Amino acid sequence: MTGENEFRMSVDVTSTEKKKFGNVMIIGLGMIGGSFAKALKERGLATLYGVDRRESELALGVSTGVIDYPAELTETYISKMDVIILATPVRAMESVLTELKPLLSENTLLTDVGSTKGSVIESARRVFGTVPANFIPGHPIAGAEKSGVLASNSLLFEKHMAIVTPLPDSNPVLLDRLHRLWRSVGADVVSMDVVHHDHVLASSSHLPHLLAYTLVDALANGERSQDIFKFAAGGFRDFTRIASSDPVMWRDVFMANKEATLATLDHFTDRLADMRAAIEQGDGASMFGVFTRAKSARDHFLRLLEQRTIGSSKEVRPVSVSVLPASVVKGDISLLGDKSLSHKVITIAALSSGLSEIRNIDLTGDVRITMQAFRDMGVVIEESSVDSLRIHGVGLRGLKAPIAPINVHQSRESLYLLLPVLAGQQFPVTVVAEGGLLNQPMGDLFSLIREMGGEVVSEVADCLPVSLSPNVSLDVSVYLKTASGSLRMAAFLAALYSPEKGRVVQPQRSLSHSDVLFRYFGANMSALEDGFDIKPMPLQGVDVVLSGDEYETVWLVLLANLLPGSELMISNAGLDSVSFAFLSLLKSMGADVTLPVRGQSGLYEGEVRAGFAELHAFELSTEQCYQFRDELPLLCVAAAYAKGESRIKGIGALPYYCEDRVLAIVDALEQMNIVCAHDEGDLLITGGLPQGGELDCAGDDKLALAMFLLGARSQSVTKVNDCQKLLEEFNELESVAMQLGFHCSVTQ
Ligand SMILES: NC(=O)C1=CN([C@@H]2O[C@H](COP(=O)(O)OP(=O)(O)OC[C@H]3O[C@@H](n4cnc5c(N)ncnc54)[C@H](O)[C@@H]3O)[C@@H](O)[C@H]2O)C=CC1
Ligand SMILES: O=C(O)C(=O)Cc1ccc(O)cc1
Repeated sequence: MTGENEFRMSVDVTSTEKKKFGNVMIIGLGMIGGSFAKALKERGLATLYGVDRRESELALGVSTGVIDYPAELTETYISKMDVIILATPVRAMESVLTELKPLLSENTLLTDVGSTKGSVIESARRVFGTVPANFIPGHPIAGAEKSGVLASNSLLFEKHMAIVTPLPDSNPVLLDRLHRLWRSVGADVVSMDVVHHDHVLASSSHLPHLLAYTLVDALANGERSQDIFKFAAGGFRDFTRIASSDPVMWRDVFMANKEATLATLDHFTDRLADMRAAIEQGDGASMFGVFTRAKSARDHFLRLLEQRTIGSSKEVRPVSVSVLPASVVKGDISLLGDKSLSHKVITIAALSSGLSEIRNIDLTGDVRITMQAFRDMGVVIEESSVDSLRIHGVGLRGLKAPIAPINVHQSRESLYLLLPVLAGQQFPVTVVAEGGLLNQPMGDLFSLIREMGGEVVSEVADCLPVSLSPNVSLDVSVYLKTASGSLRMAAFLAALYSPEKGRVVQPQRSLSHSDVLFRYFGANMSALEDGFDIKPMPLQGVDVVLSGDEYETVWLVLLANLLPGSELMISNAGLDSVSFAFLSLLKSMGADVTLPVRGQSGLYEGEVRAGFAELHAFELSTEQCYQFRDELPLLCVAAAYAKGESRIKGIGALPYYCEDRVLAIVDALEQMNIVCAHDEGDLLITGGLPQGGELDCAGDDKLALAMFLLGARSQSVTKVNDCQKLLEEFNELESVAMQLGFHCSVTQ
């Protein structure tokens, strides 16, 4: 017996104080096994025993405090273990399992950390006959190119994923323990099917290692190798870091995951051959396509990774905006393109043939989600500046199947545009979402897809995630009961995919920006009494300059109307018939506003000028109330500053979300000493001088803007809380305000 063995045998495993996970044995005390041991030990969660065929690693493990005791695969130790973790290279696991078999209790959780899962399960089957219920495989998606116990790091698994691949017979109590174990060292646990695991990892981890090893080897043994390494730049270093990984471990991975790695390698080899051909033929467009798609996919991946590692713990900080009274607004302003139009124009341009140049587009927030989805389906989108895009459209049915589900995150706008488009393609696709969007019923949208002939399958009825399968396409004829703009746009897109003729009918037809945009790209739409007929024909790429947000425009006009001394020019307004009618109503109340004339498109495009004028009280009919349902909070504020008593009819007949907004703004008015009353269902507002104070817009951007307006000429500062959404939607608010001399400040 060596001295070390004497020490080992002197350990009394029965006397150990019981920790949360009891006695945990790591077999294979290298980088991963050591990191796991260290993480548990530092947190005081277990008593750690190490086994390794290299005595030196065990001695280092004890001297550096990674484990409590060295151990052996004997009954004395094994019978006392609560958890045993295999952390050797994958092909060594079978012999370890063979040694464990006669000693293992069914109450001990046996797991592993191997990079492949199918092979480990096969080994267990060969050794035990069937996979024992207490053997539940696992795999941390965290690591490094280093190996050995000295490279262990107790924080290695923090905010990384740990995959577990339970089998149908796995013991649920032990599975629960495995989840807790990984969570206790900071990992997020996900369950996965074994075959899926091996295919996914073959592409995301095994193939990159193979490429790095092969590249370094090929260059090291080729011509000019000395100079190649001497003059290698950072890119070479980044790309080849993982070629410093442990050769035994990686030989084992490729021996163990042969089928899946060959499949992904073949796919990659084909793509590499395409690139070779593109270079040989001087086909810059193909190269450019691959590079832009890859760049955007990687940037997107990095953002997701960032969200995982820091975003998950990042709290959303409440934002307030304070408005100082008695300021003026003066100057010329050009607003950034409307956000909803930005989503739409990307969609239409992607489905057109040829190049579209889009200027003055808002590329912030959710718009990037729509853009990413099209990039994931093969559309090349170049960002030529912060507010312009060059979109190389692929035609209505030219999208490519994405390699992963399309993620619309929390963007309802992206979802309503993408779903009908996806239903018109020839490939099956899954659409996933995040946060609140997962719980929202999507019955109206799903029925539309079914009308198109698409097959819609969702686990929870009418909710995301959803899988679509191509089917026979049908002519779409939609009657829109509600006035929802996003459903209307979805219906237009669905109609475009009709084989013969699509029809969209709506109760109150009015010309919108989306109709104009469709026509601009060449859609064949014939107007009906109450809607449109749409004939299927290809759309054609064009150049577009987006006009500013209509709500922001009317808000600015009203701001100038309220503040004495104001003089404002908005140079790129684009008003549809509703916002034009709204500004005309303000004019009839005495507002100083000059409106553009109606252009060929049917929209009122061009300059809007506004200045201060004393407003008079007004009366709004039930029809007007419905027509201006989105602008009502602004109208209530106009009434608060107008001379006399204004009357608004038909509040009770509004969609609930519009009515809620009116109720919230009435609360705010009353809080600011403006007299509001109800008379047989009509809302009465008597003009006065609001006094200022602290308001809450409950995260509603339209309400927030109305509340700023209320504070603009009030007697003291008005602070509006919960403005995060507003600043997301109107991210130039501060710069626009500064430019015009309107004093508002954002505080966190
Ligand atoms: N390196 C990484 O980044 C990651 C590795 N993995 C997996 O974790 C496992 C361990 O990898 P590393 O810790 O990186 O390797 P490592 O080389 O640092 O450690 C492996 C240890 O296992 C010992 N060992 C080998 N055969 C043995 C046997 N028959 N009995 C007892 N001990 C034996 C070795 O002496 C060595 O100390 C592998 O299965 C690998 O696929 C999983 C995730 C990440
Ligand atoms: O070093 C790196 O970047 C890795 O990719 C680490 C890694 C290696 C093998 C795995 O099974 C999981 C993670």
